[in-house]
Amino acid sequence: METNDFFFRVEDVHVHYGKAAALSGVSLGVRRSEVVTLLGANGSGKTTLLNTVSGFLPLTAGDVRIEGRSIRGQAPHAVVRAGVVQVSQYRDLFPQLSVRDNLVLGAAVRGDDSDEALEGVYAKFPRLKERHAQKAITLSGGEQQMLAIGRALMTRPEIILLDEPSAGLAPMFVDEIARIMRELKDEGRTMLLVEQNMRLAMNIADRFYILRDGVVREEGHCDHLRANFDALAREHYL
Ligand SMILES: Nc1ncnc2c1ncn2[C@@H]1O[C@H](COP(=O)(O)OP(=O)(O)OP(=O)(O)O)[C@@H](O)[C@H]1O
Repeated sequence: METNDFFFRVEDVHVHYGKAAALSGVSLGVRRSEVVTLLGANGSGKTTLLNTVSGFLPLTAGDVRIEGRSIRGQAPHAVVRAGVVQVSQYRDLFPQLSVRDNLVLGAAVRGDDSDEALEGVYAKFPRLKERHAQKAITLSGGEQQMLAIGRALMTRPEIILLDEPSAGLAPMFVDEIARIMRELKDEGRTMLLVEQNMRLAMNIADRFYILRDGVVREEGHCDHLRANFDALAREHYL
């Protein structure tokens, strides 16, 4: 595959927890305005990869680059300033702060004036606008996920890393999150999407990688995934 046009790259990344290897040489890439999904069974290393890219975990070897610039070893806030933002599985919201304050804090990481970005997020998520004064902890699971995505958008990211945005949500909210993902894709956002919900992921993403035991075992276009869904799911325990 042509790799020289990758805007975001993970290059031969190794990560250990103590002596145990969690990632053993993972390489992948995302082009500008592309949506790539990272699939894999529980424990295959997906969250470890996102947390390493975001600066929460140290890597033993390898590199991470955005537009050719290495962000290896940078602190999480510096990674966000470089344009890489993660929407975490646990959503990391400030539970006692209002919806609005959670959003404004998102923008603060990049030192931006937030009014315009805030209006953009409210336009995308009218539910958040209606609930702007409500504490984050009082939102439903789906609304918290919207807030987490909204806060990521406030950082004006170049690439958004999403860690299982549909996990644990009621079906109505899964549909809503799928709609939001599609809208972000149509806006030309660049995204790396970790999903347990393979159907959701393969219907939104352009390309996929399958991780197994800390190694990429399969990669390709999502039409290949759709055509070989059952066999790939069986082989890789998806
Ligand atoms: N803090 C930790 N300390 C030690 N080992 C860990 C730690 N976090 C993860 N691991 C191990 O690293 C491997 C990869 O875990 P990781 O959470 O990245 O997988 P995952 O693909 O995101 O799984 P899931 O789909 O269940 O979230 C697993 O074997 C896991 O047990």
